[in-house]
Amino acid sequence: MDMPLYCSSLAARVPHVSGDGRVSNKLTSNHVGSLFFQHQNPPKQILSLPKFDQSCSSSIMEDQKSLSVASPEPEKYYQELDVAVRAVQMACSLCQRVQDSLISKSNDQIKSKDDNSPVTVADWSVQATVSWLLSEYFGRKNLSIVAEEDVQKLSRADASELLVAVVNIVNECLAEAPRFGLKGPDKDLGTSEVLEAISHCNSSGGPTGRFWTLDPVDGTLGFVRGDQYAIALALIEDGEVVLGVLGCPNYPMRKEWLSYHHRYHRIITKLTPPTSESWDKGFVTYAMKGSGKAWMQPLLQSNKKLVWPNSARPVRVSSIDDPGLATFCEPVERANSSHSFTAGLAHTMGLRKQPLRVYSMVKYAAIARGDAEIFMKFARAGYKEKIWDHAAGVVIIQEAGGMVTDARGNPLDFSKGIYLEGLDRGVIASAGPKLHDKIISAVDASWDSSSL
Ligand SMILES: Nc1ncnc2c1ncn2[C@@H]1O[C@H](COP(=O)(O)O)[C@@H](OP(=O)(O)O)[C@H]1O
Ligand SMILES: [Mg+2]
Repeated sequence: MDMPLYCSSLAARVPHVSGDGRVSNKLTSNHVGSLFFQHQNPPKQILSLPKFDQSCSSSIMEDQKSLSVASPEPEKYYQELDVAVRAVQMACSLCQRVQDSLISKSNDQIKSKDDNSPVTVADWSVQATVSWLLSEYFGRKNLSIVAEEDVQKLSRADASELLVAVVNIVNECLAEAPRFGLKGPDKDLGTSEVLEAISHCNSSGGPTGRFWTLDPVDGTLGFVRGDQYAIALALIEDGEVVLGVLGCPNYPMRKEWLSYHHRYHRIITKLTPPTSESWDKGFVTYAMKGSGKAWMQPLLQSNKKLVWPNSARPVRVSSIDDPGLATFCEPVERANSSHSFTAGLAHTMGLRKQPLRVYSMVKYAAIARGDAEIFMKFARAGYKEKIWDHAAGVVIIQEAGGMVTDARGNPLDFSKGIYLEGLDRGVIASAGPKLHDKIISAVDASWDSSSL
């Protein structure tokens, strides 16, 4: 049976980051070596290498054998992947708590962005938490993060209550870091540290070097409506997505439930409580470029400790290539993608099933794990897609055996800053080349007569 790429305990090997951003090691008996990490700006940093758990060693070696065929340096991102998966697990836990309280309470934790889309305390809390963790593990000085939320609104005088809520939630979440195999702060973070962690995510990406991209709560509308949303974290190096991690806390236990509003799942879950090992709902899916594999692990149950690989199993795209049997998914909001255009494409291609309308990058996860075969997004003319809305999903689908391109068949370009510059017409993901070609031909045939 396949096993995930590696297993390790990170809690004992956290690097200490001093005020000026330099990283030094706090060695413990669990350390067996050192690893050089090259960041955007040399000098090289030295971090400690995990001591691998003996029980995992044979599967690691097997995986490394298969990896070495596909990728020249598969081990290069192990530590980044390990920290990223654990951080996204923590973020899922944070979001679940906030969403539960949002649903049971009122709207007082919801603020409006200038564009009127709701943004919640969860966005800032996740961004602060993930940013803080990445800084601790990889050093603040060389850490570059492109993320959705900016700190200005949260720093304003009229947002003081919101800021208090964010600081409390971040500290509650980080206090649980050891449960996820990570090291939290020695004492609670203060307001300025939380604001600093959020504002550190101010990179604008680009073609060279290494940066992370984070969508702390993708599908904010789904989140505030108690429905699907995702936490998306990816690592981009020299313009290529090399790691993707996607947390999907509300992903249902049965794929057909994806099309129902999540409140039905909540009722069903209450009637059939999850067992500790069940894949009741929610998971974190992840992939490393060139590995030829994508994985998913269940969300950590409350009061459990994350023991790697946390029941992870591989995911693979669907083998369906007959459009008559395929399911396509698209955004719920018609403002985000033209439902009438995709209905025309579906007709042309012979897609017979009803579209699966789901908020957020959960759609990418659905393709990667074979619950749907096609994802299409055709935004209105002039809308520029952002890298954090796609990066993690793209690498996960590709490593699970699927394809993601623009609607002309070109790869998405993550090297041009925060936007997917040059994206032609729309975004298409599919389970394989046969379906993919059919979509592109259908788009070609109907584009000129469309209003897009
Ligand atoms: N007018 C528009 N057209 C296309 N996409 C849009 C849009 N306005 C917002 N979006 C993006 O669509 C994402 C939601 O995706 P979906 O529609 O698939 O649920 C939003 O992510 P956030 O919710 O993180 O802001 C946002 O980035
Ligand atoms: Mg988003």
